[in-house]
Amino acid sequence: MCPNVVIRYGRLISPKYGDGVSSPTVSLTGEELPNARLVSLLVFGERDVPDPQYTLFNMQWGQIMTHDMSMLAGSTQSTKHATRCCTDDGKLVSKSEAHKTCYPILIPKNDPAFSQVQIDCLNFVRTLTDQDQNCDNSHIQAEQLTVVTAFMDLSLVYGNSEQQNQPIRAFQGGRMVVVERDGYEWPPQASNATSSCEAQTRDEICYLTGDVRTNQNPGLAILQIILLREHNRIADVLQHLNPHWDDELTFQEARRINIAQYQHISYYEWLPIFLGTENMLKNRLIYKTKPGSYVNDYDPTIDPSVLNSHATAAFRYFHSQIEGRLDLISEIRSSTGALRLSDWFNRPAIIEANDNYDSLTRGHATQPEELTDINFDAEIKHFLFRMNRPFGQDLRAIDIQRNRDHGLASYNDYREFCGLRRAHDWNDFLDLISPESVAQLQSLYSTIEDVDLTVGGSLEAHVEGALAGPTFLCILTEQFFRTRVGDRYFYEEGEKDVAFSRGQLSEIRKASIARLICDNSNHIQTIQPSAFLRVSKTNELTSCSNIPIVDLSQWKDLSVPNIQYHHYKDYGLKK
Ligand code: HEM
Repeated sequence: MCPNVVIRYGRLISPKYGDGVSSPTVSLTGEELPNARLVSLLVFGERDVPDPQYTLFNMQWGQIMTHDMSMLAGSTQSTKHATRCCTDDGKLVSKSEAHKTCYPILIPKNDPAFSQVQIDCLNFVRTLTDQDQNCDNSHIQAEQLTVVTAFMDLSLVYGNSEQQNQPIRAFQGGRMVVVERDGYEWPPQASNATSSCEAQTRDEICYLTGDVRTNQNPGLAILQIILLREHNRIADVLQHLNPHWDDELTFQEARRINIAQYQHISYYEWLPIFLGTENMLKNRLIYKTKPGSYVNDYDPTIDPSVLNSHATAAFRYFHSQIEGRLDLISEIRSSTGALRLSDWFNRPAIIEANDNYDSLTRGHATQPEELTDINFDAEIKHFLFRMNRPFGQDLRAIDIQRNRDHGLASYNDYREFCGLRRAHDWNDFLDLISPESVAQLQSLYSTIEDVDLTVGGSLEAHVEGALAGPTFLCILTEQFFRTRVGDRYFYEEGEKDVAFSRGQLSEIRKASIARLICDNSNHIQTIQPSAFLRVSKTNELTSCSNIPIVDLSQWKDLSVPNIQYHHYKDYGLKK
């Protein structure tokens, strides 16, 4: 048995560990693979290319979904890891002294950033696996563990267990705990602000939510606040409609509605941008339905685990969309300033300063995200979690190193798995990858079989109508099929024990990111109807009163006790 709330990632193709069991992948030649930072520098650019269509909220919603679905075990994410593979001044800790989970990223000579400050080593700690923990040992090859529920169940808002939920639930009126400042509601204070955040004192703002990554960047924290406020907004309306409901019923129903709206926005408003509407329809990820009709596609034989290739490679491609400059935008949509992302990692207090909560929200709905391409913003390529230092970490190098840590099968293996032609020489990659990129790969890797999935998949030309090439699109499509079909509580399901009424379902289908923003900002009055899309002639700013509302009167006096709620124990946390 693994410890509580821990589950293995799923696999599409068996891992390719260096030793066949658990050590990081090496080249077919037996040598080390090319240095991850070098690959990040030479294969991926850092040009700032604004996306012509999509807003920064498009990127930010993706991080929310990611955090809902997986979190690698043993990682501290943005805060300093207790395991030191490099000294604080960036020197390698000797093998004999280093912990066995150390797998540091070494800095190549003449590095454009880190050489300036004599940093030779970036800390990197391996993900814990079933072999490190007391899990059953039926698996011969190590499998990494994830510590959040795989389902899209807003675990980042509610936590992953009763134990995590208890301190953030108010147990009154069905509400979640909030603290009031300046007349607005904010998440409660984390008890360990100086370790969870870059806080100097315990009183400095540092949020406690269902997910420890909440404070990582301002856009993320804002969406966490929006989803938290949405829960309480729904709970208040339900209490008003049904004063006889107790706290438990109100809480469970508000949570169910919040999750349903979020699933609807994710599948019908957000995922089509990434996976393409036609592709989603064809693969039964979404349906053309009448407003109140159900989709009964739950399949208990489908494993809803998060695929290692999805979380460690494919979904991380969208790190390319991150923008290093966060615009502050007024109600008339003029700029009032901007924040540098690396100044505000893990420092959420900035959100509550001045009018920033609204200004940053408008900014995310107005400014473009970075184009989804081979460029990764310098703020995450050299300055990730910089804190007060001149340089920080490199997220692209981390992604590549993590691919090897998890022993993912090669890009070529996944091409074949996804029904593409298996490459036999470098030229065979030219069907999907540009000649310049193939030349770069050839100069770095010893053989075509060595090219990491994270690297090869990120270089492919996109499938028309989607934001990824065919290999990543195949993995992402498989994941989001499993995520819905493997979830008995998916909001479109019509099974009587779990279903919304038809009237309720047709209301849920009116949910939108624009409505969430209108209802949960401090005083935003206008928004474009599709807030993942930039303002345009076909998506003009309009009054919030014109954005469709999910009418909760459908929940009045409902005989809810027949409904089975999705409790933590149902979350399929396989032991
Ligand atoms: C400012 C925005 C973001 C920052 C700073 C950020 C940073 C990070 C960091 C530090 C990790 C852990 C890396 C590791 O140790 O292996 C991570 C993991 C990950 N990120 Fe991001 N990320 C951002 C946005 C996104 C977006 C937009 C997506 C996708 C749409 C995404 C997808 C992922 C995934 C799938 C993982 C792995 C999750 C797991 O299983 O643990 N991230 N990110």
